[in-house]
Amino acid sequence: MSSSPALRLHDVGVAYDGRQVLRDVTLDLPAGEWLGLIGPNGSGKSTLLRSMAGLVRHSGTVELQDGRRPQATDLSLMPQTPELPPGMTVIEYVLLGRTAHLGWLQSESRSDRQIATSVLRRLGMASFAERTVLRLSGGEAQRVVIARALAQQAPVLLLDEPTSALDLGHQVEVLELVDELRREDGLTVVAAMHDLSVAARYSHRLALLDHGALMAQGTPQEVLEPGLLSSIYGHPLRVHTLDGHLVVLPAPRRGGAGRPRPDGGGAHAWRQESDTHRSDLLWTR
Ligand SMILES: Nc1ncnc2c1ncn2[C@@H]1O[C@H](COP(=O)(O)OP(=O)(O)OP(=O)(O)O)[C@@H](O)[C@H]1O
Repeated sequence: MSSSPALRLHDVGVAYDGRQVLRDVTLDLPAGEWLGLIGPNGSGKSTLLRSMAGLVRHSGTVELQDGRRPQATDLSLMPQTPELPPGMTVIEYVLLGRTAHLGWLQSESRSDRQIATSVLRRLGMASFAERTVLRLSGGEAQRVVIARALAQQAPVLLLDEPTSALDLGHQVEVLELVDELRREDGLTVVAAMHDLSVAARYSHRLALLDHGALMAQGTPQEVLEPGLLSSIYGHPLRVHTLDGHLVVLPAPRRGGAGRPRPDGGGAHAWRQESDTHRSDLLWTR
């Protein structure tokens, strides 16, 4: 893994209708790494991704490692709420990801079609190729949108809540595929994610936004600090370690977690489990 930045942001700010929604974001994205963007609703994650992709007017600078401003072949963005054109088939939609590689009035080549088909296959969507995009379930549509972003084969992949509509199995499948591409092809990934435990699992580094400001950046261990998270999300949160992975959970509700367990373990067993979290005992007494 290279430590040189694939993308460098300096003092990036965005205002919509005179309202500042992103301010002074300075970040380096090391090439080949996965950066997780986290933060509450409206904290500026999508706006930051859109600034990186050059889709929104911003102050400050967004540069590639050679100092160039990113072009469509450098970055691909999977938006949170993409427009699916009525009447378009899945394969036609995925082929839109190849547009950045085509010259003026040039149509897709055989190799473009092969790339689109192979991405669909890897996402388990090959049999959907001729289906109309508007006749897909929410989760199927989300995988097709990811397929389009992957078909672009840009070295930096920006994902805006890529798995919000997916069941657990497909969530893991998609994230594992993206991570595999990152490892094998050296992709740099930036993904806005609401599930902090999943973000911690895949990200080398996390950037935590609140009200448009970067509140913390660093490794998941550094950023997922219960006090900081609880104050930003406005709810007491706990950070546990399970099988070597960080897991962020809401603190147990008063009287909820101390109920006897159906397996007969009861309050005594629960208290033993919670030994390392003294405050759990106080909350549920
Ligand atoms: N096109 C727009 N015009 C005006 N305000 C906007 C626009 N897009 C976003 N905003 C505002 O900018 C702020 C940041 O929004 P953004 O979508 O970046 O947040 P987010 O962290 O991605 O939120 P979520 O987790 O809910 O998707 C919000 O207050 C939002 O209302």
